[in-house]
Amino acid sequence: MSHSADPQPMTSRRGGPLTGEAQVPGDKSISHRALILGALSVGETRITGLLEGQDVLDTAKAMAAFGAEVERVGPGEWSVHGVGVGGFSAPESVIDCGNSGTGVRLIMGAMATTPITAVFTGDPSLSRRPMARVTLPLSQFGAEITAREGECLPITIRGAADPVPLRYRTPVASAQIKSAVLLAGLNAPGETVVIEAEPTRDHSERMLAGFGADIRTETTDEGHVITLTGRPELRAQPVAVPRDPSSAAFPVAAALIVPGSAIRVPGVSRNPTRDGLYVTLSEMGADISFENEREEGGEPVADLVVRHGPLKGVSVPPERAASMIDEFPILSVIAAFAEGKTVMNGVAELRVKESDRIDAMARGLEANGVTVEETRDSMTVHGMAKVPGGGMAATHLDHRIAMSFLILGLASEAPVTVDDGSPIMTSFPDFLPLMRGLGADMGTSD
Ligand SMILES: O=C(O)C1=C[C@@H](OP(=O)(O)O)[C@@H](O)[C@H](O)C1
Ligand SMILES: C=C(OP(=O)(O)O)C(=O)O
Repeated sequence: MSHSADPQPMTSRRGGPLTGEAQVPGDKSISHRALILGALSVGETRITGLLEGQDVLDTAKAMAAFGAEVERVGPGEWSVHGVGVGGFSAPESVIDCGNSGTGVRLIMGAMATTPITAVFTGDPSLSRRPMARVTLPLSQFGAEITAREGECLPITIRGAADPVPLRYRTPVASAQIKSAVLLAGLNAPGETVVIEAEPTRDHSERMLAGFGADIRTETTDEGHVITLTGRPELRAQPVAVPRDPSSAAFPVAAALIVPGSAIRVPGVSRNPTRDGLYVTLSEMGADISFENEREEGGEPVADLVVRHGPLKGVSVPPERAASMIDEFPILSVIAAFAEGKTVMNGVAELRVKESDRIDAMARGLEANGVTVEETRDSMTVHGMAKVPGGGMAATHLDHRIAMSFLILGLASEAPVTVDDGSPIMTSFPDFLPLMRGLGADMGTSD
């Protein structure tokens, strides 16, 4: 579904301490993959804890368009009857992936080695994002691809009738590229190999193994090497989606910067490939403990207990960027309240997300009295004892920019407004009620 035309301004302001429990939604990356692998397997996949944000709902709709039976059976509970590897049928209408890079790139991979044709579109944000990073390897499998100038959406893919397996080194650290290649490799004969210089989130590998694919990961001199044997029969599996560490980062950040706060965030994924923010926060001196560490649905999870306290600026090394790629906007807000400066290195990929996140955060923080320096692939935020606030931030159809500035306003001297909070629906539909439940003064502007 494409983005609504009406912007929805929202404002947040300082109030008392935040307390209580924050039940954040299911993991977005795992939710997309559960629907896609469910659609590619034989039998019924029951999913619990699915994120019902617009990005994932668009993927559910797409899987139905390719022939799977997809049904919502209760809140967060979904049933997918798959068509098996290579069993997708040609969709009758255009596949609109809305705002979701993960949705469009993974689905393009999943259909590129089946001899059917599909047309992909998205909202104005997704239509600006680079797609050559997946269309290039997918065409090497034998798919025929036509894109708008600059390899942007809309894109038409005629899937390969006789796909050849691929050995592919990802040019940038990206789980979406890796996953698109692996999903395409499912319907190619022989072994498809992906090599990445730095490990990225490994949900596809974990879930493919869980559904019965022959997949292995080795660390060699070449880097992180993932090998998948094509044409498996994927067996439907129950999937319990853990809570999203990237969504948890927002209430966690609020508790860290609002004096007197103490909150609990239960059941959050602690997958090491997603853990960079929490490593960084511990270096900053944040008071966060991890309780009841356990395994749920093939992923390590824990309950987070977070308390307000003093923070100090740090330098985040470039090799950590992939494990916290979506958390830099909210880290830059936390950094504004830390003592000294925080330097984020190796973050050029932020420039090709839903917005140019370095530019969006720098302009919005400056509008609220915070000093920021940027280069092409780094951002430095100068912390201050009191953040003035009082500014308006432009969100550019980017949910994480909107949520980050609404968190900023909870601890700044004057209220903070975002020009459009509606993109929050893509990943965290209950963000406002959840934050209000903790005591936050946050809502739509009149
Ligand atoms: O594979 C995934 O589920 C994702 C991978 C990341 O994107 P890149 O692969 O482009 O880094 C991340 O930013 C996105 O939110 C989700
Ligand atoms: C970058 C993100 O998502 P996507 O690439 O799926 O649009 C995100 O959720 O921060």
